[in-house]
Amino acid sequence: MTTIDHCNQPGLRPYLDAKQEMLNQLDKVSKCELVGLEQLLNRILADDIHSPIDVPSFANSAMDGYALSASTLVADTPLTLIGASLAGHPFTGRVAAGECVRIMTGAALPLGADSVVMQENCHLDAQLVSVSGTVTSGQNVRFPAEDLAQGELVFSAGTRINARVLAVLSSLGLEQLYVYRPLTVALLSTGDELRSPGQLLGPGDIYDSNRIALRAMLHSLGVKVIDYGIIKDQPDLIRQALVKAASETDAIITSGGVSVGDADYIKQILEEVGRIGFWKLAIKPGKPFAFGQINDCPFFGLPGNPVSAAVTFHLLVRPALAKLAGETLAAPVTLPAKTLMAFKKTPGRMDFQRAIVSTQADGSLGVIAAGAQSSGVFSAMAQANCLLHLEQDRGDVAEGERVTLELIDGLYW
Ligand SMILES: Nc1nc2c(c(=O)[nH]1)N[C@H]1C(S)=C(S)[C@@H](COP(=O)(O)OP(=O)(O)OC[C@H]3O[C@@H](n4cnc5c(N)ncnc54)[C@H](O)[C@@H]3O)O[C@H]1N2
Ligand code: MOO
Repeated sequence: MTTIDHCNQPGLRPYLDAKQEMLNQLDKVSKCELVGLEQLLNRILADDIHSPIDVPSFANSAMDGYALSASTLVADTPLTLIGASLAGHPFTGRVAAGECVRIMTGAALPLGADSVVMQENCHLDAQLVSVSGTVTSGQNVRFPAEDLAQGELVFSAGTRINARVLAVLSSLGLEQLYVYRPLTVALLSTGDELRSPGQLLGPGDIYDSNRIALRAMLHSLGVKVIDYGIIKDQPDLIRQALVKAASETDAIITSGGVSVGDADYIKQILEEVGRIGFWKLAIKPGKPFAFGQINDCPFFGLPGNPVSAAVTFHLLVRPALAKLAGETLAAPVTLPAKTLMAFKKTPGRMDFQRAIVSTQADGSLGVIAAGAQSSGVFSAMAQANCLLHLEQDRGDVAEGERVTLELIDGLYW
């Protein structure tokens, strides 16, 4: 049985439509700059990267053992050890039939050798090496260009440089690259009730957690944040802050004041000093999210409820920032899972419920709620490792139903 949700007015904009409309209105703003390897973490590549070299650039051993020519090996005939090849110290001679060379992992394969036998399968006695088992040509050899060939496209422009990408760039010997300038984003909270952590709370006051959470998410994404702090619910102050922010930054993110309350001024001010792209989406949490522009500066008005602010940042602001920054963002990966309990869901809005997924004894994924699903309960957001994606028109979810989820562990938040 589903109940009527009076918050689900008709005419709310479906999530994917709104997201696409928003992305269509945004262009890359970032210029590129040449940056040294040490500073590349979390930056976005401005150029395609083609490998300047073969990786590896020479045939080398994947094991510690003995290098030999498999085709000339004679059963039960020991090989004469004629030298050693160590990483960084190649053997300069040639391996002939009946000979072998001691070789270490990563060392160059000597001329004449085509395979390596790991030392556990060899017996050394007075410079004679007996090999047990069969040996095939190419065994335990890492061939030139096996990883990357010279000229091959390694990363496309738009790739975010994480530690793994950085490792590959380093392995190519690249020390400076063109990347996009980091975005500068204005961040502000609105609300008379808000105090910064560390301040005393008066009656009806709460701590401003949205700005702290959003700032942390932005920093994780490599965005420069200009923190405009807490702005009181006074239209003049909000207007001033927004106009100033629009002249100083690449995008503006606010939280609070986007709904229909007597002190919710964001939408009205956005209409005065800029233009509204859309307001109110068929999503839960995050219904009153507002998107617009002030003098070409994109504006994202996040709802004040802390879960709504975090979830709309992820669903809408994150892809928008990627577009502005020149980053190619893959579509979110979703996984099927079985519910281990029932979930309440009212038709009308696409619901992103905070949940915990775990692997069950039979290897399948099982999911439970991370706690209460109210948009004010941020502790459940902090406990969650995934968001359940519950379609707009569906109702309650029964225990044992198959649902779709998006992992959020390990993301920027
Ligand atoms: N009559 C209606 N009322 C509401 C509707 C509606 O459609 N009709 N929508 C509800 C929904 S859904 C949401 S979400 C909220 C969003 O409201 P606002 O964006 O105007 O946010 P505020 O009213 O300013 O604050 C809501 C809530 O969040 C707390 N808050 C605000 N800022 C922060 C912050 N920086 N850190 C932590 N907590 C914050 C604030 O104290 C309120 O409790 O509107 C519903 N109402
Ligand atoms: O959409 Mo509000 O974010 O449900 O609480």
